[in-house]
Amino acid sequence: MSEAVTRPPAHSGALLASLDPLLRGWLPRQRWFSGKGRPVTGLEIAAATELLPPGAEPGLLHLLVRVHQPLSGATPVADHEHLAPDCYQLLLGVRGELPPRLAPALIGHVTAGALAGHTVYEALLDPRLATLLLERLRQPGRLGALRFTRADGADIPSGLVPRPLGSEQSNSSLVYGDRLILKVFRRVVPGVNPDLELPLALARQGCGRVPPPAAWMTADGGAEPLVLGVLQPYVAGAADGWELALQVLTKGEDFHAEARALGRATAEVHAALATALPTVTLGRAQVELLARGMTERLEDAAHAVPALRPYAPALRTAYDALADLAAEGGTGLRAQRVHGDLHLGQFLRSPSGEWTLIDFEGEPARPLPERRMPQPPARDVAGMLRSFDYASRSHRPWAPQWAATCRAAYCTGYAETAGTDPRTSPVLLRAHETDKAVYEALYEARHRPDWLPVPLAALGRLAAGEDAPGPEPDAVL
Ligand SMILES: Nc1ncnc2c1ncn2[C@@H]1O[C@H](COP(=O)(O)OP(=O)(O)O)[C@@H](O)[C@H]1O
Ligand SMILES: O=P(O)(O)O[C@H]1O[C@H](CO)[C@@H](O[C@H]2O[C@H](CO)[C@@H](O)[C@H](O)[C@H]2O)[C@H](O)[C@H]1O
Repeated sequence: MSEAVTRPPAHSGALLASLDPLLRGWLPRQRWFSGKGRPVTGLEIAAATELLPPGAEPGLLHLLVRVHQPLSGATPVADHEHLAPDCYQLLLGVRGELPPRLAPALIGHVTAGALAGHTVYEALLDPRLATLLLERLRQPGRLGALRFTRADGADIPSGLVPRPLGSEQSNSSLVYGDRLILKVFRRVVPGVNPDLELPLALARQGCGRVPPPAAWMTADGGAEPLVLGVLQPYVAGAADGWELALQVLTKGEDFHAEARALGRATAEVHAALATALPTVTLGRAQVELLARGMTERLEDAAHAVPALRPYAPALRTAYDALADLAAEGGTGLRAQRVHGDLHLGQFLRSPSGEWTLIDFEGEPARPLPERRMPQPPARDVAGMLRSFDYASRSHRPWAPQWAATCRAAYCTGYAETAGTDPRTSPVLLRAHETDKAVYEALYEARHRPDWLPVPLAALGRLAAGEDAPGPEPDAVL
């Protein structure tokens, strides 16, 4: 490690004087910025680490930035993490002048403070800096607030050519030579990130359905570290389940065999998670708590999304039924670690036809401790059932029978591997499906208002007591 790399970062006050005016404009325009619609009232640098000093041409600066924003009237009360300023991870390239090929990466020209006279830009779009990041991950160790860890025996070749992943998501990803993919988390919270925790646990279990982490980057975050990035094998040539479902719908083709395979893959991952990590049987009080959590989320969502309000009283009955089941003492409900945000886009099908499961972060808006709690596996099943509905509704004309067939086939596939058919617990499944559709209504209202009619249509059907998981596929086909 060179002397320059280990040099302490510039004073954060002078750094902030440089970056504050630029970041206030740039941050809210990023797809991964979760505080959209609320003004940025202040920025704070929580940590700054020079991976390359500003004069290095290019320099590489790693920042953790706290963003202060007032709460909006629509912020759900249960959205605890939003009560504290969100902390974002930024990787900034620093150059005297930006070459034209990097123009799309521009953040701005600095006129004051520590970086005056420099140009700062999104480092992940600069192949030289993206390469440096991979080199750091190949070599375990510390640098300033950052710690780089490499899994035992992980194959991380050097010299792989980096490319940023086009599709902007909740986080930012870089693919290296079609061999590895680095996910850089954007909004970071202290504590164990399930997107590292669960794939590591599954790898220990020998579960081949999830890419095993090869290396990861963390930062000291007070009592608990922050997980900043995870490097894992890249499934080259894969298509995700969402793309495939839409293609199949367009061609008028059948998807039920794939839906069944997805059910089997989900059950395999659930079995491995149940072996790798603790499971619990939920008692009466815990099931009541589960139902109460769902009711509270409905109330918060109805507060934020007025179109949801007419359905709320009828939807609440799904949660009441779950609580009643507990009161009758008849649940014996098993809970374990689950994926937590399962949908078609989280499955990748390799060219050989194998399904791989990715993105174990859980629903990004939920507090971390909640995302790490054992849950009934029905929660993931419900996520997939919702996803088949989403796919059928984004097709013109709407293809309800296609969704019904896929939903049933998925449950059948799940039952084939798990030995238990999710449809044999209709009260639990309905409660989870309702909870997921409520989450989706809130998600769409915040991020993609044009999509709001999709979960609203489902909530209308769920409120009317329709939208049951469906009969056995053999009876449908
Ligand atoms: N191991 C992998 N192999 C191939 N592609 C991947 C892999 N992991 C993620 N991807 C691609 O990256 C995209 C974003 O990854 P994801 O973990 O879902 O990030 P986000 O949290 O930003 O949504 C996925 O939709 C998928 O296309
Ligand atoms: O970014 P993530 O993949 O972690 O998940 C979030 O975004 C998803 C949309 O990209 C969202 O999923 C919803 O839309 C999908 C279609 O685009 C659909 O297949 C899912 O069933 C539906 O929930 C997901 O909820 C959100 O957390």
